Amino acid sequence: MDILKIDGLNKRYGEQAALTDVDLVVPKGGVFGLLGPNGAGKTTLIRIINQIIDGDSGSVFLKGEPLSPKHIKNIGYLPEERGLYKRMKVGDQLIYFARLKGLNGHDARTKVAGWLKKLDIQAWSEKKIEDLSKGMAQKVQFIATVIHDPEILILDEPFSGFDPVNAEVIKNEMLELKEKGTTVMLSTHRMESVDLLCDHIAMINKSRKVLDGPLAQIKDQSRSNIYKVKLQGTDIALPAKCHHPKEEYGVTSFEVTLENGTPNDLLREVMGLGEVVSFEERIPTIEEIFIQKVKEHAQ
Ligand SMILES: Nc1ncnc2c1ncn2[C@@H]1O[C@H](COP(=O)(O)OP(=O)(O)OP(=O)(O)O)[C@@H](O)[C@H]1O
Repeated sequence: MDILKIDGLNKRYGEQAALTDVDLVVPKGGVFGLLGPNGAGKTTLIRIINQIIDGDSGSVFLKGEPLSPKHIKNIGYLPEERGLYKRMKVGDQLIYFARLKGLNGHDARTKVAGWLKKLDIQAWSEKKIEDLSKGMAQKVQFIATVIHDPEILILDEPFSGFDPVNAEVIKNEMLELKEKGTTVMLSTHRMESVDLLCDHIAMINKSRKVLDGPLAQIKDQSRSNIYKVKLQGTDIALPAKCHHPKEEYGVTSFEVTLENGTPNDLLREVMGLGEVVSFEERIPTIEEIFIQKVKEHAQ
């Protein structure tokens, strides 16, 4: 089932289009990447889903129902601009947010204690936010976002501001929630950071969706049929169809396009040139696919 469906959404800020005729379907479960460069319209879309702002026209449905204030409790939202009360203690603040999302006092305290323990930050409970580093405060904000077990978790640039170790911690928590059935929607302009994380993606450029679908399918459709080959030894006579040859540390590497036949045929051909060290298809990155799509749209 689809957890979120967006039909013909438009939003302008004066002359500036932020969203133009955007249709989107977010399937239940999995990680959905909302990708696009700065200013593409991602935050605008997320703010509309969170009912912080309204679209000019178009519709948003959550679990088949037109989006309404009652759906706020179904959503956990980690905004790019983090919003915590600087003077309040971590523990009190998390309990406050949990109560706001409808948990009773007992459940709120139990949940907060559980998350502080899980992320190994019980010692921060009595600290004020203003005494935490940016990364520490972001961990607290992450807990505030997931404390009410939302069905859909929306994360805007979730890894910015974290060091690599803490980014990994948040990533693993996110994947654990996904395993439990939470739908995760994450927005980023750093496409390389989510290449291996997303099950579905939508790419937005200059307010318009340029591509969406299951990532595996998109990658499959974008296959280049170019293979990267490494052969043991140097001074190997390569046929003209081998591109970008390079010799390094006694190994010759090059790229070759599969024009007809199968990868097996190509491998056999390459084996005739020398001792094969490696042979792999050059899979385009999300960023390369995005650039390709933007070019196609421009034409
Ligand atoms: N409050 C606002 N007033 C005027 N223009 C706005 C406002 N918010 C966004 N915009 C414009 O709308 C467009 C989309 O902005 P949006 O913040 O949604 O992009 P984004 O994809 O989230 O970018 P980023 O990756 O930089 O966060 C941009 O051209 C932006 O300048």
